[in-house]
Formats: sequence, structure tokens, C-alpha cells
Amino acid sequence: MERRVRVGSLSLRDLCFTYDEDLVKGVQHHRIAPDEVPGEKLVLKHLDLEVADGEFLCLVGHSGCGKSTTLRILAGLQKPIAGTIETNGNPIEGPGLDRSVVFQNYSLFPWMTVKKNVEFGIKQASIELSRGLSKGQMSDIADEYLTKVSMRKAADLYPYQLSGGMRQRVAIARALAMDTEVLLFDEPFGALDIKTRRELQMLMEDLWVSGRKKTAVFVTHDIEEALLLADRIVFMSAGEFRDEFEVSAPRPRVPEVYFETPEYKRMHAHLLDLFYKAEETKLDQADREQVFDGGATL
Ligand SMILES: Nc1ncnc2c1ncn2[C@@H]1O[C@H](COP(=O)(O)OP(=O)(O)OP(=O)(O)O)[C@@H](O)[C@H]1O
Repeated sequence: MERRVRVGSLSLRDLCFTYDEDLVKGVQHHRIAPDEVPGEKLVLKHLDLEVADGEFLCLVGHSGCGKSTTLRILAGLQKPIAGTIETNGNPIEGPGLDRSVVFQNYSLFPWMTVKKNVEFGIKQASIELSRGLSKGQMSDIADEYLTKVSMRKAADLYPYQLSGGMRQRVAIARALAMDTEVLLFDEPFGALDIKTRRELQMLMEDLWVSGRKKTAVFVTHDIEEALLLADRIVFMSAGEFRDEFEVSAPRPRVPEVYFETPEYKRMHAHLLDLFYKAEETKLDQADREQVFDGGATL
């Protein structure tokens, strides 16, 4: 059957990953078949996921469950040992300018001004995607996106002169200005104080509502943040996708109003429950491992 391929769509099929270098080499040199890798060595276990064109997907779960690893694989920064990963039906084999990434830290080049940072992203994407933009056009696009994130006045400053929140504003401006079909966010607001975090969440929501919808995968362990931003939430635990649901609340989502709705409260309770259950499973698992290691008695 012919598969319908959508621009900007992402697809993971039966994806497995391990950080164990011996196993990686074993699989690469065909000494070990991917399905012979012991389950406990797999950081990602047979993941299947389709992200539709223009969908904002939040990946949530406990620390260490494999969210960032999944995102790095989508970014092409790490290679799975088994499975396929595609964007627009094309295999992802490494980093590419069809996807822009915003990390928690270190997203900006310290030796470039704010505006140069944004222009650099636009230029790279323009070359890669053969857009043929002139210098003047790139400058205008950079100004437009810096204005959107309220950083136009800081255009000539260097990253070291900015607060964490300002740096993330610039990183978001650059990612959006590159106009890639896919945006990947790894806890971009994780290091910010609560007030700045909420400001940037609202900014993201606003940009999403007002702009052309791009495909986004946004990693977070913050339930409120996920429910505020997502079209769909996928809950991850111990390297597996355990649950998913649509967040169909209308946009824009005004926190003070949205957080009081029965629908929000129901989804929040459901996610909390998933977190608690995953935590219990983790503790049970740790107990069992201790027993087998002789470290504890029944
Ligand atoms: N470079 C690495 N080498 C070896 N193990 C790693 C490496 N990076 C992550 N891991 C392990 O892989 C598992 C998944 O880590 P990952 O960072 O993907 O989780 P996460 O859900 O993003 O966690 P967090 O929310 O804390 O960032 C964890 O057990 C982690 O310790």
C-alpha cells in the first residue's frame, strides 16, 4: 500500500537504541542481531511514533526515561541500532537543516552577536534548502523574528551579555526564522525561573497560534508546560511510549482560565497518575534488582 507522506511529518518505526558501545559495535559488525540485544541494555525499546505535519507533540516522562535520547536521534545526532526514522518519508541519517533544534543550554554561538546568530541560522538553511536569499532579505527576516520575541533592541549584544531567558528567546527566534518544517525542543525552558519560564511558554503558544504551523517535538517533564503547549502528549517510561492522548483545548490557552477547566484538571490528574505509576514500577524494579544482586532480603 502506498504511504501518504506529509511535508514535515516525522515517523519512528521499531526504533531501538543503546549507549553500550560493545553492543553497538556488535550490531554494526553483524556479530549481534538487533533483537538479540538484552532488553535491559536498551535505552529506547522498539519505539513507534508518527507526528503529523504541523502537529505540536510533547514528550513527557521521568528523568532518565529516554526523552532526550529520542530527540537527539530525531535531530540526527545519535544513531539507532535498529528501526527506521524518517522525515517527509526520507530517512534521517544525520543532522540536517530540514530540522532546527533548541536545547536547554549552549544553543547560541558565543562569538556572534544576537542578530548574527539568527542570520547565521537563516543563511545555513537558505543554502541547504536552495532558497537563494539576499543579505538584505536575511537581515529583514532576522529583525522580524527578533521583534517577535522582543529582542530587537538586543540585536548587537553578545550571548554572554544576556540572561538565560533572553538567550532562549534568541534561540527560539533563530529556530523559527530558519523556517524549517520540523522543530525539535529539548527542555528549552528547563533552566529558567518560574516567571521567565511562563513568559516563554506564553510566547511559544502565541507564535504557534499566529504563525504557520510547523511540526514540533517538545521534550519536557513539566506537566503544566506540556498541557499548555501540546496538540498531543506522549508519556514515556523506561525507554517505552506508555500512553498518549490529544489535548484538544482551544487556543490560545490562557493559563488562569485554562487551568481551571474540568478538561485540564482531568488531563493533569491522568498525567500525574502516569508519573506515579511509572515511579512505583521503577522502585519495584530497583527492589528486584537489589534482591537478585544479593543487596537486600525479602
Ligand atoms: N551519553 C550517555 N552515555 C551513557 N548513558 C547515557 C548517556 N546519555 C544518557 N544516558 C542514559 O540513558 C538513559 C536515558 O537518558 P535521557 O537523557 O535520554 O533521558 P531523559 O528522559 O531525557 O532524562 P532527563 O529528563 O533527565 O534529561 C538514562 O538512563 C541515562 O542515564
